[in-house]
Amino acid sequence: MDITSKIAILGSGNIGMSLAKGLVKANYTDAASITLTRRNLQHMTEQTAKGFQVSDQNYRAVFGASIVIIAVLPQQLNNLLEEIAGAIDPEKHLVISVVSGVSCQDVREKLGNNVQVVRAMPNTAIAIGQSMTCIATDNATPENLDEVTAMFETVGSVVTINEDLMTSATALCACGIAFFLRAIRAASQGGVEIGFHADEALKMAVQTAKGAADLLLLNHSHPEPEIDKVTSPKGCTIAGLNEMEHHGFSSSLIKGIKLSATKAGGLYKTNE
Ligand SMILES: NC(=O)C1=CN([C@@H]2O[C@H](COP(=O)(O)OP(=O)(O)OC[C@H]3O[C@@H](n4cnc5c(N)ncnc54)[C@H](O)[C@@H]3O)[C@@H](O)[C@H]2O)C=CC1
Ligand SMILES: O=C(O)[C@@H]1CCC=N1
Repeated sequence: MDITSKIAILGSGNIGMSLAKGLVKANYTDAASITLTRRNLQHMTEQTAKGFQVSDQNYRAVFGASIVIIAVLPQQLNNLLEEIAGAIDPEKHLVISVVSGVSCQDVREKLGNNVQVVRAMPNTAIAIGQSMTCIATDNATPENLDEVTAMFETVGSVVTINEDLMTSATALCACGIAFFLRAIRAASQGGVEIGFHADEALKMAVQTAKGAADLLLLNHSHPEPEIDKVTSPKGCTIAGLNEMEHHGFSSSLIKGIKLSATKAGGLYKTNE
């Protein structure tokens, strides 16, 4: 595999499309080198206009590609794998699956034991080059793993993890986008209660959240020392923060992440 490889993204919904847009935006490849498949092509006019190849024929898309990215829902996976199994050539294809709760071995059981499979867990910020993507494999060559890392690094940060931790990565990073977005919405709603119009409250909450994340990223620091800098003695920050903790702020995030991880682990098996 190399960066001139043709890519087939099978299942062009939220994450498949975000990935395609992100790869083109980052100049990893051009739109014409990516084939996007979907069962109903009526929804794909915008993608065609942007120069992507679009198709409702997974088998053909696989045939013309060397990198095959599977991005359907867990409950849609078995039908797709049955459809493409005959087109997969272990010598030619590298399969990347972003499907939650599905192991590399699960994919190989349907596609053949010699097929190299890498599991990747990006998040929707991949569309703007800001994904946190976790990757794992149990049989891909180091060279192919390096190429997958390089590919996802063009659209955000990458951490290679043990496959056992993939469902945890799903909860913390992929679902995590929604958790932080909800936190921002809640902050902006608080802002409206204390006097701001909704649009300005949202702008203030978003920039404040971005500033908090960048403090950690750029200073390589831990949240608590940064929090200590905000909480003046007898001040208003510690009063608000402790009130939130009395209502379970940290606890609810931790419990939600644990539940999401448990749920992610069962998404495929409960649908088989
Ligand atoms: N949405 C997210 O933030 C993330 C999702 N994932 C995983 O990515 C996968 C896709 O998730 P979403 O994009 O959110 O779902 P989605 O429902 O938006 O997209 C799935 C797409 O696959 C298409 N599809 C279904 N069967 C097909 C077939 N046989 N051939 C071609 N296309 C087919 C559907 O029409 C749909 O457009 C899931 O397994 C999910 O767990 C992983 C990381 C993040
Ligand atoms: O909610 C879900 O099941 C998918 C997996 C990670 C993000 N969205």
